[in-house]
Amino acid sequence: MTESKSSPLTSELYEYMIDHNPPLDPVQRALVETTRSLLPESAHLQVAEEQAPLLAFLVRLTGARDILEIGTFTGLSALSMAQALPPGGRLIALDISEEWTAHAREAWAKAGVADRVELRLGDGLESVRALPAEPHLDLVFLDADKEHYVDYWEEVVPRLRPGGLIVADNVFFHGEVVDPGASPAGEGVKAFNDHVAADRRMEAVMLTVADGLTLARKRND
Ligand SMILES: C[S@@+](CC[C@H](N)C(=O)[O-])C[C@H]1O[C@@H](n2cnc3c(N)ncnc32)[C@H](O)[C@@H]1O
Repeated sequence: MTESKSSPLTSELYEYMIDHNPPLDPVQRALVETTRSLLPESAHLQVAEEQAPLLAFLVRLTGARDILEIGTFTGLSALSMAQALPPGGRLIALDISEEWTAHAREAWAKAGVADRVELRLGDGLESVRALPAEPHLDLVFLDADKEHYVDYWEEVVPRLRPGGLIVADNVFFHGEVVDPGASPAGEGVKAFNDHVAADRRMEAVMLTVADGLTLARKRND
């Protein structure tokens, strides 16, 4: 068995990491707090706090101008990526819940990025299939229904520009990916991880960020 060199993430170490990352801005912080107070049952769906600056970093690093987000919830990940877009850049956000994304719309407006974000409500897979078929996306953040991660991947890869990036969240699915009795969502993520690892069109690395995060670049060679 390969030995891990990862330091166990104690609460103290986690706080230390948060303290040494770019802090959430006031709109982002308020969104985290509103989500926790108004939606206590569902707040766990929100991306981890450290993922907001990471996503912004990836947008700036790649210079992404055309971003697709699949799974928006109350809008923290989209907010963070939209704030990092260059002038003229845009983000299409997909979700099925009008109720949850109402909070997202409010936060985007408060942060002054509503003009660069387009929310499309409905089934995510149908919405992706309705996008132009040719390569036009620079970055895709995949964070919706886990049972369909492989289907999303298959729709998104051909629409990604060469060199484009897919960021997939929850690739550990709370540890279920190594559990023989995984839930349907856990099985969906397991199938996704195997699918990604075998896909020669992409170069992918799986990282121990929050609940597991895969970064995959479309080969241009
Ligand atoms: C983990 S949350 C997304 C968290 C979000 N990225 C954030 O920053 O807080 C997953 C989202 O996927 C959405 N979702 C679930 N099934 C969906 C579907 N079939 N089509 C589109 N969205 C879906 C849910 O409504 C939920 O808001």
